[in-house]
Amino acid sequence: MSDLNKILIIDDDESICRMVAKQIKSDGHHIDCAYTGKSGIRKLKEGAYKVVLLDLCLPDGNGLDLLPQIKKRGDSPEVIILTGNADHSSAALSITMGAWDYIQKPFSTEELKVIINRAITYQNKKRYNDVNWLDRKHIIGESRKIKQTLNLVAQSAQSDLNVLVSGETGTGKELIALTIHENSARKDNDFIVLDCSILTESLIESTLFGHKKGAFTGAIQNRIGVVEQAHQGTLFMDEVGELPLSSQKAFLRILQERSYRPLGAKQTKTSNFRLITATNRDLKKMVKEKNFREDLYYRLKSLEIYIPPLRERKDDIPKLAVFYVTKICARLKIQSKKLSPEFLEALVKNDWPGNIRELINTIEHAIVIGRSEPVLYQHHLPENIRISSLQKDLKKEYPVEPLFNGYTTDMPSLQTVRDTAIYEAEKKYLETLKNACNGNIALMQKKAGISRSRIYYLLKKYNISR
Ligand SMILES: Nc1ncnc2c1ncn2[C@@H]1O[C@H](COP(=O)(O)OP(=O)(O)OP(=O)(O)O)[C@@H](O)[C@H]1O
Repeated sequence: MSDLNKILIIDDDESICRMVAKQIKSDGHHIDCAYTGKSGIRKLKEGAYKVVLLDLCLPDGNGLDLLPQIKKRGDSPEVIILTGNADHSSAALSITMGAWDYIQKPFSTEELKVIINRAITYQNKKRYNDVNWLDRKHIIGESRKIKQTLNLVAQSAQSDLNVLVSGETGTGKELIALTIHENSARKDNDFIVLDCSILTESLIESTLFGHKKGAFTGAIQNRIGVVEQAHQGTLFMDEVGELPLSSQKAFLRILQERSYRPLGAKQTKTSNFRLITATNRDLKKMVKEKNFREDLYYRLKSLEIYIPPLRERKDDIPKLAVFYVTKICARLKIQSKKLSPEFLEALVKNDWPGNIRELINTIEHAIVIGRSEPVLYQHHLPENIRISSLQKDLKKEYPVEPLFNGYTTDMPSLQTVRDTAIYEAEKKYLETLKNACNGNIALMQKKAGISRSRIYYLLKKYNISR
């Protein structure tokens, strides 16, 4: 997530903000500044911060009054009070109110850095532990990458910020969104899903905001929009990159004002919903190409959760496979099956461009093919998976072997080396091919691109049994 170590400075003294930002930026932190209490609170609503540096003397009030508001936020950032001599006792009081520490102006860079870094370390530790309370529902996986994702899910669930979930198709974006909702304070209310990719431009506003009977041709009855349905709950907008530019402005307005007007209605309504969006498109690029509004993009990604593709967390594949074999067998009301090591190995070798959804479909296919057998083997897998596994084996097992190892003084003829290499390569190829095709001659013939009689000849030559 881009805003991992975000720090907010709320201080009306712009020169202090600039100076502090410059000093602590070098530690790799991301700094935002607000010059009034009001704009500070606004910034906190838009993004997640780990640390807030809060001046007590603000143009629109006493910083101390903001402290409870800041601390009761879901992400509960650590607050470091910046104080002049005059309000020294208030600063001390702030500690009893939950501030992390206070620092008296003028302060040294080193002193400030130490305090900030300690607060960030504490926040990171706290957030890492956060994941232990998370009800993961059916999110399977123990890889380092999925754990990082779950940390962010835990943080998101504790806040009410807009979350943008990104990742390739089938990586689990909707599952992650649902998990955030089910772990959040809104869990007893609705989780409403809207797939933006299936909405026609003319339907978008009425789907979002609803309409009154007669608002347009075809509006034969009143309709409640998803924004209203999600009141007190969560609105999950999938494929948000498909939202047409023309509707983005109206949507941005509701995010800013929380009020909307159903088509054909006279009165505006308000809705208190939490927004989670998902996309497999590169929204940043779309913003650059002017196909997505920049202001909406930043609104959506107060928190961003990127789900890595399955090929980058292959450790999770065996656990996912076992989970889904059990689940699918239960659904089909058949006895669960064991998985042979070659079956699992072939699954792990594949790159899964369709990610977990493709893995589940493949497992279902294998269960159907091997319905009457207690163990699933490689030959129960679809042909493309077996071939990809075979190709990986071939790549791995071939030309890497240095043929001349050991031949230093007594060099053989080039012809001997060639013949030996061809013999060994052909033999290994045939053995691997036979295993991958489970001895099916027609399949072997197709893959190898040679005649049936040639396959038989080579099996015999290398003494390979079918
Ligand atoms: N970590 C996981 N553990 C178990 N099942 C998972 C996991 N991640 C995803 N799945 C399952 O994979 C399937 C696809 O997940 P999901 O629909 O959430 O993906 P998506 O990223 O939203 O896909 P798309 O981009 O196509 O909308 C679902 O059946 C989901 O339950």
